[in-house]
Amino acid sequence: MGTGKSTVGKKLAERLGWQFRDSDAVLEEDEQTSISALFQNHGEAHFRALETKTLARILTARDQVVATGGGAVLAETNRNCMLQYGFVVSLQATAETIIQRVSMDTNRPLLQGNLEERVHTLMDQRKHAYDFAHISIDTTELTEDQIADRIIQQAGLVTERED
Ligand SMILES: Nc1ncnc2c1ncn2[C@@H]1O[C@H](COP(=O)(O)OP(=O)(O)O)[C@@H](O)[C@H]1O
Ligand SMILES: O=C(O)C1=C[C@@H](OP(=O)(O)O)[C@@H](O)[C@H](O)C1
Ligand SMILES: [Mg+2]
Repeated sequence: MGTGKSTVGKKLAERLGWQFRDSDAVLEEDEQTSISALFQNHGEAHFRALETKTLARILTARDQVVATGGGAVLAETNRNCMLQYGFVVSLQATAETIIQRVSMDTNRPLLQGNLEERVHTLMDQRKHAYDFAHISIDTTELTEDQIADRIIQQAGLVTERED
């Protein structure tokens, strides 16, 4: 959460001329509700089941950038699916940076209550959850464009001509 998956993913897709899909947005569209309403009305387990179904459906397409929610990696099925169909990029940031980036957005259900405490707890619980990714980028000191550049470079991707 707050490492820039959704914003950088969109930017990266534009640079590549690929489709962009955010699994949270796809899920919200399919269910005609918001992530926070899903958590509130049906609980996290229900959201996770829908998240797995959504990822299995969208990850098979080619020439696309998919931003997942930060907790998608907790399920082995999701990790396997991501590795099978994609080049997996983990975006990281310090707790302080994440807190600063998400502080204006009160809609993230797992960050309700004491924000500082929640971010530290989740980061602690998920310390090694992203180790499976092909590459990992610390976004703390980078702009969204610099992050997209690094992904393009490290994944050996070719951008669309800009002339
Ligand atoms: N590299 C960055 N530098 C500064 N702000 C950023 C950066 N990446 C993302 N943000 C901002 O942080 C917030 C959370 O980004 P978002 O893409 O929603 O993260 P995620 O999808 O990983 O939760 C947004 O307001 C976004 O504009
Ligand atoms: O980390 C998580 O468990 C979650 C992250 C969110 O996505 P972002 O990482 O895009 O904020 C969203 O999927 C949901 O609120 C749960
Ligand atoms: Mg997101």
